[in-house]
Amino acid sequence: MAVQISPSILSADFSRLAEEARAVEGADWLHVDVMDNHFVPNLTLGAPVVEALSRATDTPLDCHLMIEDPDRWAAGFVEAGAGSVTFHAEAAAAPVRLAREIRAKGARAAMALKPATPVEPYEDLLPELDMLLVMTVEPGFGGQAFLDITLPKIRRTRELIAKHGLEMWLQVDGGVSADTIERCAEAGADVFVAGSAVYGADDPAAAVRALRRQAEETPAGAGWACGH
Ligand SMILES: O=C(CO)[C@H](O)[C@H](O)COP(=O)(O)O
Ligand SMILES: [Co+2]
Repeated sequence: MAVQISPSILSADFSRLAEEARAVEGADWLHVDVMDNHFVPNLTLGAPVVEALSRATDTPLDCHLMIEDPDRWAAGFVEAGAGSVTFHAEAAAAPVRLAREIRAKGARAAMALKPATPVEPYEDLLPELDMLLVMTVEPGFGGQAFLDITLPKIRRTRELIAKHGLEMWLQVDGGVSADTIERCAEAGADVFVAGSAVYGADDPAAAVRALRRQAEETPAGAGWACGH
């Protein structure tokens, strides 16, 4: 499992979006939170801003769609330049068809689970996905406290990925910081979204490097490989 860091632009200064996108040089992805004030009680940005971001940075865009009816909107985010598009399991009407459409359009397809949504009902669907996102806060806002209750689900997801011999990535998003990243890495996550921990730092690029080092130095899968 290679560690990847995906800083969330949600915690950046929106009046300087292009500059902020370039301030995390060295990050693997730039995480873009799309919220529609229906699926979550917050409203952020849409495909035109994703298109502008894709022109502002060479870092690939990791679009996290917290919207209703992703079946209708996801393809537009691939066309806007997203390298990865994540839809929520709770919102998708036809997740298999949607994942196939995202892949056919040339992006990585990912599915997200809110903290109370179990992974088990989706076991047979995992081969259709390039990444599963386990939310470690309730989606909707940056800067929330990490929910430890999500750790067992991260472990179970990693076990399912191993059981099926899949190459898919396991992302965590919400409250990931120097205080919590080791718990996530131990549980089996390999892609780490961090908003306030990166953009709240004096040097965002240095914060990305520090988080990466911490995750890489955590014994990979220490919390799941031995069956705990
Ligand atoms: O999807 C999200 C919120 O719904 C954000 O990606 C997440 O909250 C990142 O911010 P922070 O690291 O500050 O929690
Ligand atoms: Co997000």
